[in-house]
Amino acid sequence: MLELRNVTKRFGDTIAVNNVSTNFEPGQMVGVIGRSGAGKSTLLRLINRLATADEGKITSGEIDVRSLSGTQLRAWRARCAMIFQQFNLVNRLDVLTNVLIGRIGNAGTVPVMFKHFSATDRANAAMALDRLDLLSQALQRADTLSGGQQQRVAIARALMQKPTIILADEPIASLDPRNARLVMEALRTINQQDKITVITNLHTLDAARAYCDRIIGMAHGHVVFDGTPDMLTSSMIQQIYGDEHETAVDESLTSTIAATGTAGQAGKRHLEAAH
Ligand SMILES: Nc1ncnc2c1ncn2[C@@H]1O[C@H](COP(=O)(O)OP(=O)(O)OP(=O)(O)O)[C@@H](O)[C@H]1O
Repeated sequence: MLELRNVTKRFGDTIAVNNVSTNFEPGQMVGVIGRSGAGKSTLLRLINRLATADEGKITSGEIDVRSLSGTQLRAWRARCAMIFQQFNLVNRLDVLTNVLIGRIGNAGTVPVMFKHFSATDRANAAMALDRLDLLSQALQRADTLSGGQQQRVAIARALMQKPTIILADEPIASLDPRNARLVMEALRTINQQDKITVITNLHTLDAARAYCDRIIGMAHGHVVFDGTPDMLTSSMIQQIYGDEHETAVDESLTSTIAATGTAGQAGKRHLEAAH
């Protein structure tokens, strides 16, 4: 179990994450919601140590995340694969090589630089792409793919790290509704089939409601809501998204994912069949 105890992170006078305590049980799919600047990205970055907490404790079993360095820190980052809004693929490399880059944490940088991958790694990368319905694009340059396809390549790359946790920082913020659905369904299917904990920041309430078992609402660095989607009442939504000038939050403004369509279901079925 991943545990955060009284975790605080400051940037100058800004308290990005303010005295947050929470636990993440293995295998949960958790959506983190809140206004821009609420502290969602910082929370994820503290977990995989792209940022270091100023105060508090982050632990996973015996691992004290704040005190990790060197090889142990690299191993922890491999365990907590990160997915970003802008995909972070190497555009000029083909899709398969981009997925194999996920092995850096385990294989080291040199074999990856010279594209010296084992047959097992190549087979695993091809299988990961097949699960994400992208095998036929394996030899294309990454920048020839659509945004949604690139994000699914990023998920395949994350799977190569054999993570126990996937941290997704606004994974669908740059995508149209159809691609957003495919990406969220891919994350959900991997969460359910592989029992990988998924913690994902989401701008949209409907995505959090549709795909997550648990929703954490942040405001001004604090956790102001932590519960199941059905516990998210309109007064809670107001507390998470509202500010002192607003009387009511228009929930439709926090929505980009339209009603589930056939394309999304097809993507999910493919993932399930390929597993
Ligand atoms: N590297 C940094 N340097 C200075 N301030 C930062 C840094 N990272 C975050 N902040 C500040 O910390 C606060 C929380 O930022 P964070 O990015 O975690 O919020 P967020 O909820 O993820 O917002 P968004 O949805 O816009 O990404 C903001 O006020 C932000 O300006």
